[in-house]
Amino acid sequence: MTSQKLVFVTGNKNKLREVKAILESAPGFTIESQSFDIPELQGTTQEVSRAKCRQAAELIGGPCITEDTALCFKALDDLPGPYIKDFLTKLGNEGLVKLLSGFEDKGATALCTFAYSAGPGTEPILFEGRTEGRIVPPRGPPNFGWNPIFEAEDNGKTFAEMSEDEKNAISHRYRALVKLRAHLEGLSHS
Ligand SMILES: O=P(O)(O)OP(=O)(O)OP(=O)(O)OC[C@H]1O[C@@H](n2cnc3c(O)ncnc32)[C@H](O)[C@@H]1O
Ligand SMILES: [Mg+2]
Repeated sequence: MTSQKLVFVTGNKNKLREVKAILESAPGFTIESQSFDIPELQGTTQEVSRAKCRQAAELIGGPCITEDTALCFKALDDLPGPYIKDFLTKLGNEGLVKLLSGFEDKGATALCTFAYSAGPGTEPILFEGRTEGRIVPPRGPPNFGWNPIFEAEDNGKTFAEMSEDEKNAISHRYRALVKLRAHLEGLSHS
């Protein structure tokens, strides 16, 4: 079976590693990456994702995928959401935990949105995946972003306490990629 080559436009090496591990574990796809940190507009997670993918398709002049990760705190009406990168850069994981200290509800959703564009000028299609959990004082190695403070409902571990395989079996990214893969497999058979 020939494999379909996908261009993933991202500036994040950890994301790229997880996407390759999930998608290339079964035959069908190989991932090629283009490293660009695309400017992100403000808006809903869907608006941010669509705009990022449109720009990526223009930039590389062909089909591509982009990915956007949001971390939504229930007590804060889903903020920081798509702005998590700035919050994490400025406050760190300890600061994010403190942000919720005045609230009883520590519930959070990790939301991953993949966007697929067939090429410049075509409207991106979105695929969302969610993992439910809560924000806890850091546990596990600081291996990727907010991994140490996100405890998944699925197994009570923080993402940082999980092996890569464990995380990739329940993560927001995995759940979005299952949908993206189904869509792309449908395209290649039609
Ligand atoms: O180039 P792109 O693909 O946009 O990569 P990015 O690092 O800028 O990523 P985002 O804009 O989606 O911002 C998401 C933030 O959340 C972090 N992050 C993303 N996925 C994560 C995961 O699975 N676990 C922990 N932190 C994650 C990431 O390091 C960023 O600080
Ligand atoms: Mg980004």
